Amino acid sequence: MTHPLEIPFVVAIDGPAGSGKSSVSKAAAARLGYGFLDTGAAYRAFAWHAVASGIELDDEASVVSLLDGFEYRIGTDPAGYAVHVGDVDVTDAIREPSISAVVSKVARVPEVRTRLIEFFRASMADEPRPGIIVEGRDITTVVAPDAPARILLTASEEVRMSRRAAELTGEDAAETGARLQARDRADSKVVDFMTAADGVVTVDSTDLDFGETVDAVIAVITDSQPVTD
Ligand SMILES: Nc1ncnc2c1ncn2[C@@H]1O[C@H](COP(=O)(O)OP(=O)(O)O)[C@@H](O)[C@H]1O
Ligand SMILES: Nc1ccn([C@@H]2O[C@H](COP(=O)(O)OP(=O)(O)O)[C@@H](O)[C@H]2O)c(=O)n1
Repeated sequence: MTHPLEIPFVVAIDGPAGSGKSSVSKAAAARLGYGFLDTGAAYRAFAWHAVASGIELDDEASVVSLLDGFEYRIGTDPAGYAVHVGDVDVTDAIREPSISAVVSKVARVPEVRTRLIEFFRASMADEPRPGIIVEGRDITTVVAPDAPARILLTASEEVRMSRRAAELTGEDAAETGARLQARDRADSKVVDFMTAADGVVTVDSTDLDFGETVDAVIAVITDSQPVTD
């Protein structure tokens, strides 16, 4: 891997499911010429790997035993990135509702979090672009608490559920909403992504359209950058 000469400017973004983290971060990164790291994709890919291995997902020891054989790769180009586990392209498979339904079970295991956080920090350090937007649930608090720009992206539960339901055609909206609520509940037992930690700026997109939300996120990033003459 080539190493950049300068440390990239890190933007940390957290928030609940459907708040717009990945779509807004991608658009902001593309506009700023930054890289983009979707950390949820790693938890989803590890869940995919665990399901493919046929282990009992409630058995923590079995889940941990899969970590050493987990060969994970993801790009940081906001214009498009593939997700691989070994030689298998899992970019689409990890978005399936069957993976969303079980991802929290593996994400709550401390050894899994420790291993994936090491991967995220290495990806941040290796980013060749001048900055990188990293989004997830614990980026502002655990993965990159010293990042110069840290944002909590929120939206009301009703708006988040309707945005997610609109994406999943063929799915029952009420069922999609109930599953999203259940996943947020399970995830929030592990990390708090509903309240902004000290120094974290909240962007509430409930009453903003997509473009306005991207502008609001870019404004926070720009305000956090050192002033140069
Ligand atoms: N401010 C917004 N207004 C309208 N739609 C939005 C807004 N932000 C995100 N969306 C849409 O909501 C859906 C969920 O966003 P996504 O980025 O997948 O959320 P997350 O990564 O937080 O789960 C996407 O279809 C996205 O285009
Ligand atoms: N930093 C992160 C990111 C995701 N996750 C886990 O990974 C799952 C999928 O994350 P995601 O960001 O793809 O989820 P969506 O909000 O996009 O649906 C979450 O439900 C969490 O269980 C986590 O624990 N920590």
